[in-house]
Amino acid sequence: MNWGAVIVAAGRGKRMAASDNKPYLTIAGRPVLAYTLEAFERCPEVEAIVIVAAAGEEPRASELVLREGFRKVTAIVPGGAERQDSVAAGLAALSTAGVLVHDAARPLVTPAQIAACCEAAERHGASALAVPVKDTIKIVDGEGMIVSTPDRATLWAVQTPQAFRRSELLDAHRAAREAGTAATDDAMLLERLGRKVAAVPGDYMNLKITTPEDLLAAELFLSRRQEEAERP
Ligand SMILES: Nc1ccn([C@@H]2O[C@H](COP(=O)(O)OP(=O)(O)OP(=O)(O)O)[C@@H](O)[C@H]2O)c(=O)n1
Ligand SMILES: C[C@](O)(CO)[C@H](O)COP(=O)(O)O
Repeated sequence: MNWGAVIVAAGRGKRMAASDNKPYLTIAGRPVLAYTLEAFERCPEVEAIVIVAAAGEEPRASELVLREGFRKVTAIVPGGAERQDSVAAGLAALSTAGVLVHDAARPLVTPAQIAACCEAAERHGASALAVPVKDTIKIVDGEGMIVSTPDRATLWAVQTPQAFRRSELLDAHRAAREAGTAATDDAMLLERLGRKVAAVPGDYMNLKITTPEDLLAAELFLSRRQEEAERP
């Protein structure tokens, strides 16, 4: 199957509360979006990349692509109000049989993890990178009182990339639109249709830059990775 990637970068970064939008915040002087795109550029399975930018930020994304010399980006399209709308906009601009959906805000993803998602989706139909949760998770009610404790052995924190057959992801988005339902990730849309999604063991370092301390952690992880790459 040939693979394309939708990189969603059209959020507003409300929880980061920074003066600039998350994809353009820098880690060691380089924008978050540049690290993210580089991983997909370096993954041999990926032949095309669509960037979904916040409306009005398309020129910034385009400048970044030119500056970095990325060659796989085939389109930069405006996103929507919710992440789900932005994924749908990106999907419409890709024609590969397989589609990877990835958050621009996860710059620590590696080419090997992307390839593992492609391989698992080819075997099982769909896949998502995920890690077992390390904390004990509680269900808490509206009054702040703990209601129950799900069995941790069954709980995984899902990440991106998530990999699908394009036709199935299009069907799932159409069904969600018609039903008026929302989802915080794409795997959930397939789960609702009763489709199987394989959990591909990921890495705790593939964090989503959401709040300010995530940027510090990402900087540390990236510098460690750089040191390891330079070690003889
Ligand atoms: N309407 C939206 C909302 C989110 N995203 C993207 O989806 C990814 C994950 O979303 P999140 O981390 O929640 O980003 P924001 O929506 O920017 O953050 P916040 O919820 O704090 O505003 C990010 O790469 C973000 O740019 C998007 O493309 N379009
Ligand atoms: C898709 C996702 O990265 C899975 O962890 C996440 O749900 C997206 O972030 P959001 O904050 O829920 O938009």
